[in-house]
Amino acid sequence: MVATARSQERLVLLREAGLEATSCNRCAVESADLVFISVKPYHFPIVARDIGGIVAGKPVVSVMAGVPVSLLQKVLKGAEVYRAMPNLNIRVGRSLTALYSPPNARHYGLVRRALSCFGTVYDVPEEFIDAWTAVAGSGPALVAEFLDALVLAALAVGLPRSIARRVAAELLESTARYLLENPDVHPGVLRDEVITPAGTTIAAIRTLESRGFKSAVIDAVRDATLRAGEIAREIASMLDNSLGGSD
Ligand SMILES: NC(=O)C1=CN([C@@H]2O[C@H](COP(=O)(O)OP(=O)(O)OC[C@H]3O[C@@H](n4cnc5c(N)ncnc54)[C@H](O)[C@@H]3O)[C@@H](O)[C@H]2O)C=CC1
Ligand SMILES: O=C(O)[C@@H]1CCC=N1
Repeated sequence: MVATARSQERLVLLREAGLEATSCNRCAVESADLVFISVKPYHFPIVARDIGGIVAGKPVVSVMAGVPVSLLQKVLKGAEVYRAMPNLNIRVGRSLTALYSPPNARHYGLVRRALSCFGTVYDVPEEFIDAWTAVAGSGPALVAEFLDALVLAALAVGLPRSIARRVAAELLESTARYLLENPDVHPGVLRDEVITPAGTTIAAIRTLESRGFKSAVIDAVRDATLRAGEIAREIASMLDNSLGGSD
């Protein structure tokens, strides 16, 4: 496996992780059977200039948020272009990865096997990738925000710092595990099971409702999805400028 990066610092890190590393995208792609593009979207025009002409016939998987296959195909001439959207839980082997494959994908098995090394792969149409990006790609950050809020809340009501963080993380994990093991139980049913009339839980739920908690989450995910569309337009314009709108 050959990884590329621009900075010396990153190249050193990649080598320390046991990978062959080079700053030459072209060299890495020339000898590759499978190519992953995992730069930030606004770095893609530079990568496209490096490899756009030498990827014909190769499977190329982009994990870049927002950038659609139509745009990728335009500049990665003749490549079999896939889009994948993993998430940071890849670090514990539990990425939730969306995979869009082109029609009649010849390298589908290879691509799916590679992505399966990092977690669960879901085949989805491309029209769902931006929404997936907002929910599952950005999701670890949203969950981390909630967890952080819960830790602060625990400290505010006097739980010791030494256990607040662990309790918050285990709470999220155990609640999620119950719902995963019991797919017929709607989260609203679980919530109602916890609530004692005139008890503590309803006091908390009432505050969340009055502050628009659910509405904020829904709007946040919608905004992330819309942002993916904006990124697509920004990258299209960058490619038009840097490659002269080549077809
Ligand atoms: N961070 C996340 O949780 C997720 C990120 N993504 C997508 O993955 C992509 C990368 O994101 P991160 O890993 O967070 O960014 P990052 O900045 O950590 O990694 C990007 C890497 O690209 C390298 N790079 C930049 N320009 C290059 C060039 N011209 N040639 C070769 N290498 C170059 C950099 O050295 C760096 O190692 C983005 O497009 C993002 O949308 C997708 C899912 C989750
Ligand atoms: O924030 C981003 O744009 C990327 C895509 C999903 C997670 N990180």
